[in-house]
Amino acid sequence: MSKKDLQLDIRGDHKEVAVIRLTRPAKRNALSDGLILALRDVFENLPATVRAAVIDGEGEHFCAGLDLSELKERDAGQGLVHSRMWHAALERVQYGPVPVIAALHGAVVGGGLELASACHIRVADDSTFYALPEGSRGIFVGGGGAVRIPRLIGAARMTDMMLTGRVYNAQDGERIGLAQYLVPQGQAFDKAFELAQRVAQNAPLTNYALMHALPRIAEQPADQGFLTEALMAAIAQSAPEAKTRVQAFLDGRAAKVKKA
Ligand SMILES: COc1cc(/C=C/C(=O)SCCNC(=O)CCNC(=O)[C@H](O)C(C)(C)COP(=O)(O)OP(=O)(O)OC[C@H]2O[C@@H](n3cnc4c(N)ncnc43)[C@H](O)[C@@H]2OP(=O)(O)O)ccc1O
Repeated sequence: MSKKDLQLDIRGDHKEVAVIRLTRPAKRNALSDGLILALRDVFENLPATVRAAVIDGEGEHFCAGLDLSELKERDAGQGLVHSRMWHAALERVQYGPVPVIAALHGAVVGGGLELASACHIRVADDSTFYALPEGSRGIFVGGGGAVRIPRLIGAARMTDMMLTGRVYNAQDGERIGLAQYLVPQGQAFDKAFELAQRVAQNAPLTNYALMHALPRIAEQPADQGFLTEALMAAIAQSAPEAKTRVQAFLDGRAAKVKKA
């Protein structure tokens, strides 16, 4: 991978937002092995000041999925290793140090949708389209998409996408839960950055609990889920930062919740 295939930029007054950009526009940000490893490394080495991240893609498309030119030579053993490498990288995104907001535009396809689905919030612009062309390429998802995507849109919709090659446009993608925010073309990054700055102001422990406990609670039987929730609630509310923040509200020094 050329160093230029992934860029990291630390922004904000307190260097609190990491902007991570796929910069392989000539190949529609297709995920080469080098790019996947660089993604993993960047999430493992974020500066301590960073409290939230935005990931986007340079050029006309967010990401065209796996770099198909690298797939040709792989046997089954290498395929298994590759898939586990991709799992490790996307686990660093989902269970890394900070919440990650995907700014989507153009193609969000195959592995690109797997990457987006590992992020915590997805912002799409009007040009966005989503597809899983693995079926027609004779392959399968390999980055955890078989686990994460049905949890976003349901197994029936994912099955249809993979079997028929169905493409969802930006509006339908938002409707079925692939994105939480839909903005006019060209505005996804700005919206994602604004959200990242807001997320960065939360107590880090709250963000951490949300990222790490919530997906697990969703998978647990109710009695275990209630217990995990109670433990997280106990840890969070006993932290000094929670006491300071709650007192600020009680003293009238913190913002009220405003009607949308
Ligand atoms: C099996 O184990 C796995 C699997 C996986 C994950 C699998 C997947 O991601 S499958 C999906 C793969 N992606 C696709 O099938 C999409 C292919 N691309 C397109 O359909 C289009 O390029 C587009 C994204 C809609 C953009 O169209 P356009 O703007 O017209 O650009 P093009 O002219 O088509 O492309 C320009 C340039 O980029 C090259 N390119 C595009 N996509 C890819 C790609 N996915 N891989 C490699 N190269 C790509 C294209 O060939 C052109 O190159 P030139 O040299 O001709 O300029 C995960 C983990 C596992 O273990």
